[in-house]
Amino acid sequence: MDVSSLLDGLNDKQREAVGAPLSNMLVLAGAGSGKTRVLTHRIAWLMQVEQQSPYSILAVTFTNKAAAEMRERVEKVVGSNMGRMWIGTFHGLAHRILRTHFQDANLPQSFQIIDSDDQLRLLKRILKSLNLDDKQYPPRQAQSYINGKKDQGLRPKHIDAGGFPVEQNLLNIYKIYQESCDRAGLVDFAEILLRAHELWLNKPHILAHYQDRFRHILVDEFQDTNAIQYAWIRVLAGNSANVMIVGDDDQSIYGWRGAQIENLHRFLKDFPGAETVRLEQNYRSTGNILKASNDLIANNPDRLGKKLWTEDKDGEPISVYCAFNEMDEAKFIVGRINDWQDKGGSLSDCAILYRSNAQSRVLEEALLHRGLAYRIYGGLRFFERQEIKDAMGYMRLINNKDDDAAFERVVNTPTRGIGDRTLEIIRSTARQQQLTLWQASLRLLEEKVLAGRAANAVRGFMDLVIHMRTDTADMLLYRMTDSVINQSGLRAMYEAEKGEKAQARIENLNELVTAAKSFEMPEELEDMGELNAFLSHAALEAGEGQADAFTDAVQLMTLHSAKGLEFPMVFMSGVEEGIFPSKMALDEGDRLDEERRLCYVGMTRAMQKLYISYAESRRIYGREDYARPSRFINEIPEQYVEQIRLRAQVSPSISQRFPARGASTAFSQSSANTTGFSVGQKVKHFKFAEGVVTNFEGTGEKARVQVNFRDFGSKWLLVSLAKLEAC
Ligand SMILES: Nc1ncnc2c1ncn2[C@@H]1O[C@H](COP(=O)(O)OP(=O)(O)OP(=O)(O)O)[C@@H](O)[C@H]1O
Ligand SMILES: [Mg+2]
Repeated sequence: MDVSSLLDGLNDKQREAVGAPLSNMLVLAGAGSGKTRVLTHRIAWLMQVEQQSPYSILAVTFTNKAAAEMRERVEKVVGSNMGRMWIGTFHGLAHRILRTHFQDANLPQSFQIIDSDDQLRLLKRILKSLNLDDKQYPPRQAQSYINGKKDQGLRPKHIDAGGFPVEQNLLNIYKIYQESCDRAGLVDFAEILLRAHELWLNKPHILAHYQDRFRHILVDEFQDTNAIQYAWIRVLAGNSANVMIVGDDDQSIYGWRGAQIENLHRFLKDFPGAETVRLEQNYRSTGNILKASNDLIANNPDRLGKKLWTEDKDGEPISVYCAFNEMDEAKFIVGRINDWQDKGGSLSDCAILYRSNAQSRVLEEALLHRGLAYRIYGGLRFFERQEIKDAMGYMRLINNKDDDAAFERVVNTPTRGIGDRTLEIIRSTARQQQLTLWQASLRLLEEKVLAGRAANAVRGFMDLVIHMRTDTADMLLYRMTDSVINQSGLRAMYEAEKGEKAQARIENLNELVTAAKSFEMPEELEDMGELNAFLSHAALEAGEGQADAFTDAVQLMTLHSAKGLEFPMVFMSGVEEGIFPSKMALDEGDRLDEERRLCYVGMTRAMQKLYISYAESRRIYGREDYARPSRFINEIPEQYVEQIRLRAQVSPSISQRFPARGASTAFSQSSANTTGFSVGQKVKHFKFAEGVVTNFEGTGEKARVQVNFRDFGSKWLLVSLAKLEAC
């Protein structure tokens, strides 16, 4: 045992936390101060110095990726196999416990997880069956109501809807939704935690077993735990486990999903003798990036307050780029990545962050155009793609005929003549007689309520599922997958579709066979059968495994998924009012602080170089907007910023920091411009008055320019008709 090597590469404060006597502890510190490093070294310390068995350790991280990295890092330090240590996300760990104790949790052995897409489909069906108008009761509202209640640990029986009809209806939807999930053996994400918590409360002998086992509990990113996660840890820890949590109140970004910063305070009250260790040295970012981030977050009220400093040099200023539109922005970003690569940098050093997933498409196109490899982290993931979910739908039905979500998904995919009316009959029978969709179909066929063509179609579908089930019973998982893709008719359906998209779908289906082939059965889940395990794996790990560690690729992700990560070069794109902070946050005033924390998270991902960009006009969500730079840009003190290009025009509300600039700075796009106007040029229109040219396309009669009018926003105009005047 080499104790000194465990403490190597740690500063005094970090050593204090890593080498502390067994106790409860809170490590509270800003971004990049080594919290995750401390947690990892602490695990190694517990094993090597305190001689604790890996079996007695439970570590909770925020993503599966972080869990895998942590396991690897600890293995490196202690040089042994950590197989028996439990490390994972809240959902992953709770799921594992539910699998082991499915009976005690009142679940069928073959229970399956549904994602939010499946959940929404189920809810739509329920709303319809209740004859509730989906304008008055949007399915998404019901979904967030249910998930919100579950996150607070509330079952319908705990909720008093008072005399409010809307609330009563939502409560009723929750009840019916839960009943149909229970009948079909389905568990949504929030349910996983709620049930695992109830298992602790209802089965003291099971709780006692785990309390006995987990003497050491460590939780990363604690500021983003919600009420049920907190309760789960609290109960598990009991009075004797040693709990170390690490977190940063300034990085709490999941309030919208029920996370509670107060859990940090609650911890100090609930866990006796808990010491707080603060880390103040930042090892990640240059001086400019760090100071700019500190100043930005200082605009938030009610902070616990932290000082962060770095030994690092100031480094380059933060570059702020004002683009004419989203294409120009993407081109700019890709150009900088190209330069970086030319200087010998690798692509995976670069991350492009954005507020919402919809922003990625334009960036992807620009990267493709330049032939740069990229990877979307946490975007539309492999297992979330339509064709994959279709194939998995069949596999889920083979696994469990009563899986309503899967039944809904594939009953008429590929189309087999089962119309909406037939489905409605099946659904309402299921609802009235408390049956699953499969059972209801059987009954309707037996009782000849369904007849003629409709009956044949439904029978054909059920026969297909039963046939596939027997046919594939003895097959290896990947052969079964292949067989299901073929027998279900999915492959033929996409082959008939033709075109690039269909081709990509077929490639994805092929990749699913590869995924099944390389699927390794986790040891702890051996009892549950390979198919069942594979289905759960797909639902839980959706795409986090898409990372191909061997390809050098630019990393694209939302600001939320960037939490905990770091990159030498970071681009924050679309930093515009209405996008970031988001429109929703602007409408609800109290969300603004959380957006600012998100901005802090984004900026502090950068190690050497940070670019922030915004566009004057942007096509997004199917419309065109005239955008203003985000207030967050103006909150960064000038001395840390370099403006790469000044704006071509100012609207009255734009900050003083980005002053007007004349047409002489016109920016020319790369393709030939025959419109007679240049981008950036000021023009006048007889009706819309003054504006600035931001884009152009077409030639001759079809030549069009896009103009941002000061009072009317952005418009595309035919040059031949618009009678624009230069001014
Ligand atoms: N004492 C140290 N000496 C050198 N490098 C360190 C030290 N402590 C941490 N680092 C490095 O600093 C970087 C940030 O550390 P880490 O990711 O643990 O910070 P964090 O506090 O968890 O950040 P975040 O709040 O973003 O999750 C990592 O690259 C880490 O290896
Ligand atoms: Mg961390």
